[in-house]
Amino acid sequence: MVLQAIKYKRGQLEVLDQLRLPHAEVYETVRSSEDAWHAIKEMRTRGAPAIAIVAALALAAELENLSAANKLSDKAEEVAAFILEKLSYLVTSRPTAVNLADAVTKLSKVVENALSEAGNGEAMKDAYIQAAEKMLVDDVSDNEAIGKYGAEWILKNGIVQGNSEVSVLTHCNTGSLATAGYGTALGVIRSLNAQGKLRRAFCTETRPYNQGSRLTAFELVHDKIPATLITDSMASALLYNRGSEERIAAIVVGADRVAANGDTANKIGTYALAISARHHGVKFLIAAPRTTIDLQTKSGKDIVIEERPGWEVTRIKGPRFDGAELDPSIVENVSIAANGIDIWNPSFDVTPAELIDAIITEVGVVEKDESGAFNMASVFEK
Ligand SMILES: CSC[C@@H](O)[C@@H](O)C(=O)COP(=O)(O)O
Repeated sequence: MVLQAIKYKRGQLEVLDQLRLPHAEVYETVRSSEDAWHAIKEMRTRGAPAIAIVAALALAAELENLSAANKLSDKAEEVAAFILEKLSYLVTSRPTAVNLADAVTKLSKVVENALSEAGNGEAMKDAYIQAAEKMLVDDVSDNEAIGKYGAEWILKNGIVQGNSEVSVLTHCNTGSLATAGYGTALGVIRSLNAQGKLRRAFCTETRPYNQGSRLTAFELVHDKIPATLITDSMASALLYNRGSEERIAAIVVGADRVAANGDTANKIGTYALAISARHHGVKFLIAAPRTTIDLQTKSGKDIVIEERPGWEVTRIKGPRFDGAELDPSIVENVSIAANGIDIWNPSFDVTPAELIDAIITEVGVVEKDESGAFNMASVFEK
């Protein structure tokens, strides 16, 4: 069965509660923009592309249900104002991943353009819903293209082992759970595996929220992809070349915002991986759809980094263990730090473009030009 973070049919949206994974697979119904805002903020749903799509579809479901209950205004202008207000609210849920802001900008334009054509509230609602639903469909096909381009690039430029297979390291969760399906960096791993070219995927635990051990490991096991979990602190030891032992062909990660110069904000710990990759002569790749590229942000210095609550660092979540059996229905937050210690919990870091070898998008791979710079605008010319 295909793993789905988002289940949608017109008027009905459900998201897989990622706080309860991997111990329980529970879907939560999202009925309104307010429900979506909380699900995103509290990270029950997460991942840069997924939060944009959940926000867009939550409002679509809300509009459809208001219409079914005869509570939608019949004036196009009033429905447009309602949609624009909800979009401005939804964008405040998480600041770093630009996909959410990008979706809000695009959907606001759809609504503004529809004002001249939509004769009534119902037509305005339909214009919005069609655009939101298209985002869900496009994300999956974009990810499949990213997977194909990324796999090709790694097989050509990465460290390929004797039997023409590659091992790849990834960070955080960029798979079906972080997107509408297939995944970005994890899509590259899926594509390598489908071609019989993946020797092994390694995934980091991704402290403090553990997207790697809870979510990526869950996806890799679910899809029967050969994989090994390491703690974040083991990555450099893995990259260190010990002769005949495991060689990592490349590190491939996702992104939450790629600035115009290629500087990339991604899950905390990405920057350390990029430094280690450069030191060990291992290629370092970003895999992200064009919705993650923000030409308005000139460099990484301008990216706002979300800081999350300290308890995400001091506590770890897991099912109750009575010494014999796990009870997945009772999830506890266990303290793993000394009470009273101050905490810094930035959710993302910025990897300078200098440390990135290539950026994989759905329209192809962006590599540096002769001057050593990425021309990110080029992906919008295709
Ligand atoms: C494909 S999403 C980009 C990821 O690499 C990653 O940073 C991410 O999933 C976002 O983090 P999260 O804080 O879990 O929402």
